[in-house]
Amino acid sequence: MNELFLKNLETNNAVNLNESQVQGVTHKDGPLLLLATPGSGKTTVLNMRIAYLILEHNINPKNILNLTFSKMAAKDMENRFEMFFGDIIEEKIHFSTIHSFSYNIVRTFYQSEGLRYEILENRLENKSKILKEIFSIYNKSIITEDKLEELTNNISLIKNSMLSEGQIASKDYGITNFHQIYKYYENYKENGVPGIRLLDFDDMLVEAYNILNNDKLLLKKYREKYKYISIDESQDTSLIQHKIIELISMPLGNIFMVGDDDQSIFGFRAADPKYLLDFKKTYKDGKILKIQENFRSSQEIVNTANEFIKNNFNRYNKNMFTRNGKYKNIPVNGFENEKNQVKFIIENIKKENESHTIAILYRNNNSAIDIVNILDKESISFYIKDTNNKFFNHWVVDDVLNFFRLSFNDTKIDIFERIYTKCSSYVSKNHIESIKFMDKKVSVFENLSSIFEPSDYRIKTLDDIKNKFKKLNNLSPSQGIRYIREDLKYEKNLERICDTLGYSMDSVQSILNSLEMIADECDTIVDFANRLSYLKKLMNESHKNTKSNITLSTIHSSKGLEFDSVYIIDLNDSIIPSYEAINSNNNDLIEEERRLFYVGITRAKKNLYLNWVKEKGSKVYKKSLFINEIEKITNPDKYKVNDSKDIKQAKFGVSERFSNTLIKEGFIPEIGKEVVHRVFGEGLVMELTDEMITISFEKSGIKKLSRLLCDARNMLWDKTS
Ligand SMILES: Nc1ncnc2c1ncn2[C@@H]1O[C@H](COP(=O)(O)OP(=O)(O)OP(=O)(O)O)[C@@H](O)[C@H]1O
Repeated sequence: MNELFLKNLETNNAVNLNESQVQGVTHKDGPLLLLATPGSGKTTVLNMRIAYLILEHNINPKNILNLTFSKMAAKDMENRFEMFFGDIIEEKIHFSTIHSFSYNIVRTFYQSEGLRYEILENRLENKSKILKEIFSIYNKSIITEDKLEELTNNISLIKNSMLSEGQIASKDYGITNFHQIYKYYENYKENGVPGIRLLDFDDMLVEAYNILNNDKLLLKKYREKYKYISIDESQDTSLIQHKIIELISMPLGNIFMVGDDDQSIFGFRAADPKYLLDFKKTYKDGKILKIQENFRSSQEIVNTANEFIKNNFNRYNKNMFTRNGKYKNIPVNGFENEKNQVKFIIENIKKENESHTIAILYRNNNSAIDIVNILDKESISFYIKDTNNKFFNHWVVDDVLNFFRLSFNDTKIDIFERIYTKCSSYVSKNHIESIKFMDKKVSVFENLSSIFEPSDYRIKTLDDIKNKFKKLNNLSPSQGIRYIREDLKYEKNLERICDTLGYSMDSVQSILNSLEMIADECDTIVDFANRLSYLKKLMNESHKNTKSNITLSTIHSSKGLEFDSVYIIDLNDSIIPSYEAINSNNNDLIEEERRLFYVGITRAKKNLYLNWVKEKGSKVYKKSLFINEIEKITNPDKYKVNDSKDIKQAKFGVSERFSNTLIKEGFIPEIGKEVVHRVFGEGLVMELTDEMITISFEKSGIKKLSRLLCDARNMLWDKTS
């Protein structure tokens, strides 16, 4: 029976499944976790298996619940299924996100109980608006866009990770009065609009979970309906989503979970590979099937990526391999600056075969700006996967334009009011207020000078700034930005602002660098402002260019995609791994960053270019420690002698300051050092703090031990001693 099905598959769809793919496709009952390495055809297997249930076992498609992570992925799955089986399976197979499935549960319940609810995001007074208001009630200030995002993410994390009240209360969220804001927000949704329960996106999950737990009849209905459940991209599923799936799938346990713990990159949305690692704890008779053959990439890429990801500890052990041929080595390019990096990529792209699909991938959306600027100048069309206008709407861009505006006309008090704290003018809000009623045709600097005593030091400063603004008016746009940054002391003031408001100075500087690059070929300030508006429009519209063979995307959004050539840019420490991960002392964050890098490199079929820059603006950057790890694999000779300690330390995100505490006389534990423990045997030191040492033991896994006890009992020593 199976053979006939598979033979038909082969003839009708030209798909020749390998042995483990066949095992996946023909799995019928019971829990199965299909652990798939990148490019191993997991989506293909998932689709074929649905067809197998329908065609071979006469399962009604209505009894199969197909879940995936995002709307886009659900649509893509539907299209792929239609392409393969559209002419033999009449019924449309529906793929849905876990959110929309949860919404279905909530709607059914509320309707049957005659209760009213509204989705907060659909209301005029939406989630952002409400949170902004609550923030200003508690903090008497306006929340910045970045902070609002942080606040929203934290609320989402709480729901998705199912944190208890105690856990919420004990955590510092880095937002002033977070706990009060959170409580107020939750209360507002319940009681703010009489007779209507307001639900935000994540409440949908919490409500669905609670409803299923409390309404046994409804739960029974769902269980009877969905006898088979398949979940794609399960590494991106949060705890509450896993719990909902678990509830529906019991007691039959016909759950087909497909995922790759090594591609779990949405920790900030509460996805955690831990849930996949716990599969057998949740589903006692669950089976794990690995599909590890990569059909996508060259041998060089597969072998390198396979070794690279083994630097992570929290993972299922897998061995990705390919029968594809060798193609090309993986070049690593370091550039003096961002400009040279962009130039190199564009020149290379021009030489590529026209039928090649090409991706330029980056960690941060802002990295796309320089590329877009040059691609447009070269009249090369491109497609952008995920645009956001954060760059063009950023306050730094506004500031720079305001500096220029004031240089045209220094009588504009409304403009000066927006930048007076950013150019070391030494005037206060009160001073500004007091000149608002003065002659509007007179320079703001002169009006300000007139309110001080003749001997006041500020008169000289104001005169100085006035002259600088005059000079600014005669400079070209790119010289002007440099002048604003240095001579008008904007950058110096930014440091203080970033410090107080919690912005990252690195990202602010990179915006200024991009502005300089855009300004480079503009003759006048008007040209520069027009160029900015034009680029904004271009980027907004480029998601329509789906036919272009060049894709620009963040690494996050490139998941699931493949290209002949992949250029990953800005591979620097502080970018990937992020500054937060490097300085966090938290190995989980570094591991997530490593997974992100892994997702990026496994998108390439033939050519993979790894690029980093030595300087951004005036700041020197280090190449990403992940590039070091890659070079260690591709060029082991270079690393034999000098197995740099700092690579290992950075790898685990732990600073050097802990490495001098003694455990055993003469023995200094270090990150990455091989050690022997009297009870647990051989292992590798992963983390060190003043009190604790975390070791990954060969036989007994990862353990966090007290340094004091190890020391007092002589439990630990260097393996080589
Ligand atoms: N048995 C097979 N023989 C040849 N090619 C295959 C086979 N199975 C899958 N492929 C091809 O391999 C490529 C990768 O497949 P797919 O996109 O399904 O992988 P994936 O596991 O979802 O990858 P990723 O996790 O990296 O997104 C696709 O081009 C697919 O057509």
